[in-house]
Amino acid sequence: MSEREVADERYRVGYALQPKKVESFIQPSLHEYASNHGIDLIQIDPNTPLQQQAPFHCIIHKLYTPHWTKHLQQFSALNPNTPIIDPPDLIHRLHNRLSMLHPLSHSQISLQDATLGVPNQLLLQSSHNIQHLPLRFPAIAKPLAADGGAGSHELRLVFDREGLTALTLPTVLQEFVNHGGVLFKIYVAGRRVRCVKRKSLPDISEEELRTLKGAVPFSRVSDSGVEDGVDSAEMPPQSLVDELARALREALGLNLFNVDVIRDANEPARYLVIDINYFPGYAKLPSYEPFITHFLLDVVRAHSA
Ligand SMILES: O=P(O)(O)O[C@@H]1[C@@H](OP(=O)(O)O)[C@H](OP(=O)(O)O)[C@H](O)[C@H](OP(=O)(O)O)[C@H]1OP(=O)(O)O
Ligand SMILES: Nc1ncnc2c1ncn2[C@@H]1O[C@H](COP(=O)(O)OP(=O)(O)O)[C@@H](O)[C@H]1O
Ligand SMILES: [Mg+2]
Ligand SMILES: [Mg+2]
Repeated sequence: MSEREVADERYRVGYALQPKKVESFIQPSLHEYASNHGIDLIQIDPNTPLQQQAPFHCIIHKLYTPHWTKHLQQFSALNPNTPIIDPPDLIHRLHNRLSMLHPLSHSQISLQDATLGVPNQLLLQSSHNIQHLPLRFPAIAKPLAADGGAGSHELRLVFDREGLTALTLPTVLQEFVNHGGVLFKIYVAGRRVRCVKRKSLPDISEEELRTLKGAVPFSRVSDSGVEDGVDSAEMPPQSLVDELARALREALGLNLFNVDVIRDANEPARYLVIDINYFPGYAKLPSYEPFITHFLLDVVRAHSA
């Protein structure tokens, strides 16, 4: 049977992304799969009013300039029924490492025997007395801004109080939790959810802690490929993955994001959310073409029903 399934109705989905993201996300395989299922992916020129590029059945985007936001607002005013995936003001909450975890810092999801929370963290400011921080070392210093801008992925492992002096303040300081070097990335696209394993920072032993001093920079650990320990790591329960995705989708009001989750090596039923990313690198998911296409079909069909 032919793979091609030409749908009766065609939908125009506009995308506004940076050139690098167009290259990684709008791959020919996605274009083709979407097209075969009735979705025409149309590249938007963010510098031209959207109305001139219409019609669209849906718009997806990852651009943050005020200029782009204004174009979106103008278009929405004229086309209130066209879904914008997602509203810029809601995406904005993920650009701050404190507000991104806010929905989870104030609640703890329990499912079967597992719990889901966030590591102990604070916003370290120059007014803090570093002798009396309510936080244990080792810790990770993370830039408050998580907007993809310069430096937003420049993190530091901090082993002791002296290490704090190397940091540019304010910064988010989060307790490092040993988690067996394995990270779970939960990709969400509307009601569609996929969880994959990635390499993460290795555990830090008590012995290492006695010798490691100060602060060391690191970045993009999960980009550096899959390792042996990762392959054999048990996945989190599917019910936990689904419930986390559902709860976050509802709390954040967003459709396109992923969540970085670790499992406490000393308490294996304790899962911790450490990061949430807007419109992440879906193309790294095997078979991301149907994943994204069926999400887009969910959206356009819900709005044209
Ligand atoms: O480029 P990729 O595929 O590594 O995707 C990045 C994401 O990687 P992931 O899918 O979680 O492995 C990445 O996730 P992490 O922060 O590395 O967990 C970010 O979402 C990044 O966006 P930004 O630089 O924060 O705006 C994403 O970068 P952009 O492609 O959106 O610029
Ligand atoms: N609290 C933590 N405990 C242990 N490892 C962590 C913690 N926070 C982050 N990491 C490690 O650092 C990596 C980057 O941190 P993350 O918060 O995801 O920032 P980024 O937005 O740059 O991906 C994570 O993928 C994980 O490997
Ligand atoms: Mg991350
Ligand atoms: Mg991130």
